[in-house]
Amino acid sequence: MYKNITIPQNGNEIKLENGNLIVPHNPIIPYIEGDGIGVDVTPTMITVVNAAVDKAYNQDRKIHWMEVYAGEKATQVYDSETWLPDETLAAFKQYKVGIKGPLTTPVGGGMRSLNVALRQVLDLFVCQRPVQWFTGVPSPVKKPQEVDMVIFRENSEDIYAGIEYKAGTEKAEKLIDFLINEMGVNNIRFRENCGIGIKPVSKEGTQRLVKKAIQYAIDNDRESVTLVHKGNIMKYTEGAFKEWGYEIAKEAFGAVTLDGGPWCKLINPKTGKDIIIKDVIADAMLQQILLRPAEYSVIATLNLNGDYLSDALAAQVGGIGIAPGANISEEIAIFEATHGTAPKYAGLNKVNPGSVILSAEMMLRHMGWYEAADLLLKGMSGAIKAKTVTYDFERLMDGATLVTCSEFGDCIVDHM
Ligand SMILES: NC(=O)C1=CN([C@@H]2O[C@H](COP(=O)(O)OP(=O)(O)OC[C@H]3O[C@@H](n4cnc5c(N)ncnc54)[C@H](OP(=O)(O)O)[C@@H]3O)[C@@H](O)[C@H]2O)C=CC1
Ligand SMILES: O=C(O)CCC(=O)C(=O)O
Ligand SMILES: [Mg+2]
Repeated sequence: MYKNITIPQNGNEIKLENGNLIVPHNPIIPYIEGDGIGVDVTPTMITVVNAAVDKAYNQDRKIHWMEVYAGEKATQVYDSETWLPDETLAAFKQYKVGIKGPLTTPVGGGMRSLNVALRQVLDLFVCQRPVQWFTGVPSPVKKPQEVDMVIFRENSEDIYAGIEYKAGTEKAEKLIDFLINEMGVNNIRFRENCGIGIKPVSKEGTQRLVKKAIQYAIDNDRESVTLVHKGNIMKYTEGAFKEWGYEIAKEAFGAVTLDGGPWCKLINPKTGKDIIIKDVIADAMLQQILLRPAEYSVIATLNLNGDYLSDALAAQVGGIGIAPGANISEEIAIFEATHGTAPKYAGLNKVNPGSVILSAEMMLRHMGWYEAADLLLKGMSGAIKAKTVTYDFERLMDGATLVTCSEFGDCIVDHM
């Protein structure tokens, strides 16, 4: 029984049977509104999704939205110390598919990031972020149509796991002492006033992520999977990610080494075509995506690289205002915008709701509701082609009409 979550009366649970989602025609979908611009983008997303579902299924299907709480709103509904209530986590576990707006990281001690905590506690180990250009979206690059990549970012490990100690604290001193005295470390340049962090990267964590990326390439007829790492410097973490990635491609998918390696290739069992598994060092990759984007398709990378890469790639196709994402485990999927809470725009009905709307499009596809997902995409493309856009696009487009966040949602519905 939930304390502050109201279960919609006429909805039913999405269930998981033998690894398959069983989606009723009246699913209950838990959602977190989100802090900052969450109040603007999330209600707009709900309006747009409801319209797409109505139009696609002529009222035969309906999502029953169930608000669950996290972030600042949770501190109002529960108490001032409760940022991520247990029952929010329980609801995502029970209902399997959910969506969230952005969350502010609480100031002060305790939880480092609510978003990261949600991913870690529910072990949502894949962060999937597709990056694709919509005709007409203003872009700083000459050929944005060549950008069509899907990032698989490892979501539970790396320096992002948050194991770090503040300079001058007893714990930082203790760890530095241990490294110097027990491990023979002699290259901590200034040991006084030195903060210190730990970067866990495991074989299991790497291989479950890379497997998902390769499986995606197989299911979606993609020509390559690129492992992005900084393994030339961080050999036993990022370098190991690369090695374990190639290893699982061979062990689980029968990939064979090409021309002495390390690249390898497998045959897509669904299409008979080759899928190349390759790797690129992370800094070079940030250049490659600008200069030769057509050469990259599916990307598998570590947590921090994936964070950087997803915002950089988003910028090439219109910015984080329109870049969607999902956090996925074997059982649960929580879809979320890639942007943050943009506090200076909060409550102004101004920002682009595209990111969370396209995250909902991913959610509809995950549920098997392809017709509604297609309508949503059609509406988004139509609104952009008609140049009825929010401030972020309007300031870069000639002859565009500036609309508010909610009006942009209405324009999407008009173009479905
Ligand atoms: N998954 C999550 O919930 C995430 C949460 N965060 C959190 O968000 C807070 C703020 O982070 P910050 O670094 O400022 O990053 P934000 O993504 O919140 O904002 C940075 C800039 O991106 C642009 N932007 C963001 N969202 C939109 C949108 N929907 N439409 C149009 N433009 C947009 C704006 O640019 P401009 O000013 O040019 O208009 C904005 O100033 C922090 O507490 C951070 O921890 C950050 C990232 C992800
Ligand atoms: O949780 C945060 O505050 C930032 C997360 C982030 O930037 C991301 O997931 O892309
Ligand atoms: Mg980010």
